[in-house]
Amino acid sequence: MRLLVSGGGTGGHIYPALALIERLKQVEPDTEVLYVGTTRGLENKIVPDAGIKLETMKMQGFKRSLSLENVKTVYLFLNSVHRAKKIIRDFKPDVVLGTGGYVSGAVLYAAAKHHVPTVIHEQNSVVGITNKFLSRYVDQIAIAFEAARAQFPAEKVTMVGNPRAQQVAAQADSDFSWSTYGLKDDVPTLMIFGGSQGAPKINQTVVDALPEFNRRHYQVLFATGQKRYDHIKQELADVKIGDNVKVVPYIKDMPAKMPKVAALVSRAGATTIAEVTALGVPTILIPSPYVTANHQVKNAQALVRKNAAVMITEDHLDARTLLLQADKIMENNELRGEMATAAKQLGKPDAADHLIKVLHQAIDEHR
Ligand SMILES: CC(=O)N[C@H]1[C@@H](OP(=O)(O)OP(=O)(O)OC[C@H]2O[C@@H](n3ccc(=O)[nH]c3=O)[C@H](O)[C@@H]2O)O[C@H](CO)[C@@H](O)[C@@H]1O
Repeated sequence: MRLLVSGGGTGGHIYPALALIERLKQVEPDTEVLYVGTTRGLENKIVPDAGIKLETMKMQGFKRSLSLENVKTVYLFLNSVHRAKKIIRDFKPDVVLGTGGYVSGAVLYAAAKHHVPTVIHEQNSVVGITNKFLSRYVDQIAIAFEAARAQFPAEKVTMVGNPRAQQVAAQADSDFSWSTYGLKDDVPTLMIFGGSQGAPKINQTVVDALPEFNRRHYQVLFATGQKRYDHIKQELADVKIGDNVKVVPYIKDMPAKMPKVAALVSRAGATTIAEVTALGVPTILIPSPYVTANHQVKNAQALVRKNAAVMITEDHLDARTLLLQADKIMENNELRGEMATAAKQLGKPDAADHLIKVLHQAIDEHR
């Protein structure tokens, strides 16, 4: 298959695309892939690191208030559509897949106008602006939360889950050792990160809680987010960090590490949720209040309702609350087991295979 993929800005849109590509190459080894992202998003690092060819475009989002910047946004969009058309003519994809972010808006729109088969993947329970816009033009729409179905034209929608779930499930028996981080393999590990880019409020709370985490019988791996690391290092300059705690900017190769985690503290981004439910990892979810239609709260509620996670809203987040919930889960094997089982029941570990079927369906419809 010749697959053109576009999705960008944040890890939540990129990792599902990469997981799909990895699986497609396994089942159809002669697959050719080209990825189109933005000049500034996380994809600039993650996509080439995965050995995938990347073309970039300059894009930006709309501002809520009337502003000249919006004129520039429209200009950049039209310019990107023009460039996307050229990329499509040169690469000649069998199908184009969009996984969200502004850049996929331009690329999928161009593909649809070019009569190339198109599929979008929506990771969230509340549909993003780009996918909402594209839903009129594309052939097929793959979703990961049932709640998204009613927000799209019904005849185009298929439930597939999130391909990242299949990628992490495939590595569930990973032989990763915590010694890579100077931590121990026989001590339960609490992993903490605030989404793919880190979250200031979560970071500050963990900094406040560190003196206590130092004294726990469990260990903590805390990722601050690449851009926020230097700031946190400064904050921690005078704080003693115990042998059971490790602070890093970013955790690479998550599929190898996530299976070894006893519990996770994180934002309630859709891709993180796909991962923890594929593996059965108990979670403390702190939804971002800064996302469209508060969709992370809805993502989190799907797990909380089934006792697979506890939720702390950001307005209730402080070191004391975080420690209380972390201790409750980390110091109780039975509770962790119950939460793990509940989480796993929500997982979709064959999501990439489902999405591949949808890609073929879109191709077949055009024949
Ligand atoms: C602020 C914002 O707009 N967030 C959105 C963004 O989330 P964002 O990209 O932050 O979050 P997701 O939870 O969806 O994905 C994060 C991904 O990054 C990985 N990871 C994280 C930290 C780390 O150190 N290393 C690492 O590899 C996680 O394992 C996961 O695969 O896209 C998601 C769509 O999918 C949405 O649901 C989120 O609401």
